[in-house]
Amino acid sequence: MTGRGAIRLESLTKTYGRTTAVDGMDLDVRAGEMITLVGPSGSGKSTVLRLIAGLDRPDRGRVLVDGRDVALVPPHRRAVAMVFQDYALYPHLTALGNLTFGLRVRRVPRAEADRRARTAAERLGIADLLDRHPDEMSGGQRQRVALARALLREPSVYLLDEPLASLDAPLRLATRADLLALHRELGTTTVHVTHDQAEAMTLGDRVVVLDRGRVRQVGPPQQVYDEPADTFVAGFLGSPPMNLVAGGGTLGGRPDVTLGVRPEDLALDAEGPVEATVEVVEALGSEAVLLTRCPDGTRLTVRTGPRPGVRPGDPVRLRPDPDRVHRFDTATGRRR
Ligand SMILES: Nc1ncnc2c1ncn2[C@@H]1O[C@H](COP(=O)(O)OP(=O)(O)OP(=O)(O)O)[C@@H](O)[C@H]1O
Repeated sequence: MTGRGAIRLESLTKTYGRTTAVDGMDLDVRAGEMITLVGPSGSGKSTVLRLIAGLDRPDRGRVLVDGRDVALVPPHRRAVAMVFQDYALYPHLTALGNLTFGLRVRRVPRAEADRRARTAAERLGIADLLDRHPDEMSGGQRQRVALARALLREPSVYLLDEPLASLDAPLRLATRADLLALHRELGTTTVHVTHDQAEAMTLGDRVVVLDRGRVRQVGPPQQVYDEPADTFVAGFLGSPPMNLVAGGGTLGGRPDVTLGVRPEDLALDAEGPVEATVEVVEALGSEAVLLTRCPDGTRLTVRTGPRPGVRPGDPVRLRPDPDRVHRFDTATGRRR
């Protein structure tokens, strides 16, 4: 299955009225790759998917699939399956009806369509729900039907727009694992949008960080996390976000340099060089997050083990891991 579904976006631009949703975007998605788009609300993630699917037309630039410009290919002729957060199932059809509808339209004989639908349903753990209508299923079950339906299209490219967003935490985790396993098995190119930090880190070979319709950084998630290209990416990927101290301030450093240190790279250490007072302790069970304030007013977030043994009002000293202090140009925000 590999070798199909390479996507190239060239200077892709889409405006809605005065809003530039996608602003001259260049991106190469390799055949068989799973890539994740992240970025703040309104940064253009869904629009990119809609442009690839052909649901919207670009104002400028091109979408190439396997080297072919698809501008003149209508959505239903593109070998693309899109899954939305809101499922878009036919309410009057059972799960089986929803799964076989597209196959029947393509004149696959009924017995064959049923067989393929059951195989897809088994793979997603919904085989016992095939007689139910969408309003007789939970959100998670509906989402699985939508994923199974996408599976049946056997596309060259999957476009997934926050497919897990409406699931509760345990189901989200389970479905995330299912998606990864499916992708490993099928090797179909997948472009996936998420708001979820854990999904951004785990559900893709590479992550693309978008800001106002532009690509800020592309790379393997751990690499982007470890070496953010600028303060925007540094502040976006990671939760809680990286501490960024302009002008070095309490962390030392020169005025033209902004220093960054992630909460997990700041340790409580009685001998540490940074003085602070604890303002808030968030005990999260498996870890704790301390919100602290330095004498000059700088706020630093610290991630510790589950029982840090400090309370609001306590003075503490902090030690940044010297190998993990990031340096950015204060004027441009770019990594130095
Ligand atoms: N049909 C439309 N008409 C007008 N403006 C639109 C339309 N679709 C998107 N936009 C605007 O384009 C920009 C990008 O929207 P898009 O939905 O692609 O962002 P997003 O990153 O997917 O956001 P979110 O994370 O909130 O889903 C936003 O400013 C949005 O308001």
